[in-house]
Amino acid sequence: MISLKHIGLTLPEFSLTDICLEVHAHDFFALIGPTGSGKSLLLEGIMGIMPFTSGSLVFEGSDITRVPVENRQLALVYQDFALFPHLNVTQNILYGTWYHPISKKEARHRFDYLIAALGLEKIIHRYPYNLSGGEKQRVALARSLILNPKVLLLDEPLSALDPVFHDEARSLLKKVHKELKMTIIMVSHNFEEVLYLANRGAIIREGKIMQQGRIQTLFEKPDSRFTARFVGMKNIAAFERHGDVLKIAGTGLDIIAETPPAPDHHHLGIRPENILFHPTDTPPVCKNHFTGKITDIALYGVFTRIHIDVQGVLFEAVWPRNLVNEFCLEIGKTAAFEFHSASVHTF
Ligand SMILES: Nc1ncnc2c1ncn2[C@@H]1O[C@H](COP(=O)(O)OP(=O)(O)OP(=O)(O)O)[C@@H](O)[C@H]1O
Repeated sequence: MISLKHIGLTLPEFSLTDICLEVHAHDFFALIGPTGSGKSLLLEGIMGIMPFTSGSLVFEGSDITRVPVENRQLALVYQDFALFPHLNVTQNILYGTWYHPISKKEARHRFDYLIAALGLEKIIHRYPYNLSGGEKQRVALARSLILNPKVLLLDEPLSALDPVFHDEARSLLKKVHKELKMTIIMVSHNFEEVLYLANRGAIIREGKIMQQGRIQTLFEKPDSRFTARFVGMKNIAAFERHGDVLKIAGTGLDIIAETPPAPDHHHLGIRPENILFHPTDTPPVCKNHFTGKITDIALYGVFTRIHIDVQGVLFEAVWPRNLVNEFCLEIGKTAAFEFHSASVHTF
């Protein structure tokens, strides 16, 4: 539906370089990457606010690289929702219709639909200064959706909301995506949100696309050390092949992977949540099982992040806090763990 072909955007101190992206119809596409990597700039380029300096943007088969913002059938919702403070909710939502060729009747029809769908009936006369974050977000969505855009561009749409509104607003986005059959491109820093909402996505670093595809693939099968680290894969190490066994380089530790690594793969990684605790008095279930000394325990709410040293190699696991208490795991004590060969990812 949207193809970015070798897109470049050059600014005095930053560039987007050779961006090639495919967004399909009805995708919920996530753009993720470190701060300052160019995600918002890319969104503004797609919207037409920041002109691309090279490459082409193709939308439903037509080249729209030079088409003005108002003719693109796209809508952009900013992180701070950017509502007009001097207009009430109704006026904010209808604003765009005053400048577009939409009949009053059609505008009213869409307005009534959106007010009901987004639950805004009770606040249509209020002004932005006395709306909650969640309400502002719904108004901003209605204001964008009233123009019937084919694609909705969202720049961190949930980051300004507190945890209570966050979950509600997340469900609302899922509903809008499903019921209005929208194509959505969303910039987000929140992996939980991305995994919940998006089906496909891309990881961007210093203005370049590092990897794109299905969200599950990005998180479970990253294809570079950067992507692996960025999506939270841990236990990353270089390996040497010894037949079917992967030996962690410079150590005596042997790892069994389910599928043989491709010839150009030289690193392995295991997500910390896939490192499983096993009590020393029971036989291990997995082919990969090790015993080591706990060197660090950090508490994260109901979870703990544990470092275990096995012959000089540090493994990182995420285990429930109650498990740590039950088995009296402490720094300096010995712990045994295992992981399935299917959890060993190589790249
Ligand atoms: N209008 C502009 N003029 C000049 N430089 C800009 C402009 N907009 C963005 N930049 C620069 O481009 C780079 C990428 O910015 P961008 O806002 O796209 O990053 P981001 O990945 O969205 O970051 P964050 O996750 O922090 O929001 C930054 O160095 C920023 O300062």
